[in-house]
Amino acid sequence: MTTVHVPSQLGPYDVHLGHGALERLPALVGDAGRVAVIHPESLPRLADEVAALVDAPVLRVAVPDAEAAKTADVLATCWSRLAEAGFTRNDLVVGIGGGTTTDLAGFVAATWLRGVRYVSVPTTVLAMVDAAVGGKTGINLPAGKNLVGAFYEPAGVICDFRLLESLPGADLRAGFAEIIKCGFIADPAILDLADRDDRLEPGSLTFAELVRRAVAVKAAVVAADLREATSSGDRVGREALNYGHTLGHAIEAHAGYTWRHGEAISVGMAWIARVSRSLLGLADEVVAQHDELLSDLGLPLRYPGADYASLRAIMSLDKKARGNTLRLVGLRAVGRPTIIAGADERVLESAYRELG
Ligand SMILES: NC(=O)c1ccc[n+]([C@@H]2O[C@H](COP(=O)([O-])OP(=O)(O)OC[C@H]3O[C@@H](n4cnc5c(N)ncnc54)[C@H](O)[C@@H]3O)[C@@H](O)[C@H]2O)c1
Ligand SMILES: O=C(O)C(=O)C[C@@H](O)[C@H](O)[C@H](O)COP(=O)(O)O
Ligand SMILES: [Zn+2]
Repeated sequence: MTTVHVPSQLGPYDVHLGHGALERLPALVGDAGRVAVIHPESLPRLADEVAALVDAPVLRVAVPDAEAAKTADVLATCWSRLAEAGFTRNDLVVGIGGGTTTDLAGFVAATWLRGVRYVSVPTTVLAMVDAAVGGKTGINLPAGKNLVGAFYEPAGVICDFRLLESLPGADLRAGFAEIIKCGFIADPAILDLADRDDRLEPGSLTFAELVRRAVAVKAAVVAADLREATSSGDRVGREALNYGHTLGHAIEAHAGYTWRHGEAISVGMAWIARVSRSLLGLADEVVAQHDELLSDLGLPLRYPGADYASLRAIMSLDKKARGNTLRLVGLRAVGRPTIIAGADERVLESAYRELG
């Protein structure tokens, strides 16, 4: 097992990685009076796993699967369950599931009594390498992705690779979009590892190293800029983690949250790589490397569901926008993200058309 330390401004914590990491849970639960376990309704055995490990009484809160969990109605239902149970400040919330569950559960913990202790137990690759780490919590609105939320850090994160055994292949692959993102913005070694034959096997050393490196990228970025201060030019803080997300989030909203996050982000990265080639001189080989790595993983490079104008309208609500100025995270070269502000709209549309 490995540990990545996150020296967060809101309180440091560890991300425990590897087969059997769930054994760390009792220590993180500590002397909590009760434990609310928020889990997808399709995965009740996850709540069983937690209940079997903790001494405290457990309140199980089943929430809808995938993005259907990240709504104001589901959030209000979670608050009602805690109210009925008389949940107090010495109680603890555990979010166990994919990124949708950990985003919701983290927001429940952030808002209940203005904040109770939270432990995150991600059960998808995507949530292990990204969603469960770094303190972004929240829900979607029909108008856009993650439009309501809070920065709220967990007391600890447990990434037990054993829990990935039941994860469908498409969800496993979708998580690799965020790993590849970390490779392009910060750690080129990830791009080499992601080319190996055993990359998708949770029992392999390659997989373990990919996850550790992606978590380390995220930990370093959020330690330096937890609240995502506005970046400018080549000085890019947390906004770098949004590489591929401006178009990706628009696709998710346009598709009514029926697309996997990682798949939408894959299209978003293929697009921004082309924009970066036009505006920042990103090398052709790096654009091709995006296409090859993502398509070899079975991830999409285009979204057939919309014309560019519909997606552009949704992108105006992106959190990086300032007033009417769209701001994008582009790439000058591998490991060199930069902010593109107020780009020529013809370049953006032409890059989208190029995807086909
Ligand atoms: N907070 C952040 O910093 C951050 C970062 C990246 C992504 N996100 C968010 O994360 C979400 C995407 O997360 P995701 O890709 O994990 O999606 P998800 O939570 O929808 O999980 C994908 C699917 O896998 C199922 N599943 C989860 N664990 C399983 C297991 N062990 N066995 C079998 N099935 C399992 C889920 O029920 C779901 O159907 C998006 O909402 C995205 O916005 C947040
Ligand atoms: O942690 C971050 O910061 C990220 O941008 C990570 C993204 O992968 C993630 O999808 C995040 O939820 C996007 O945040 P948002 O602020 O653009 O909604
Ligand atoms: Zn993401």
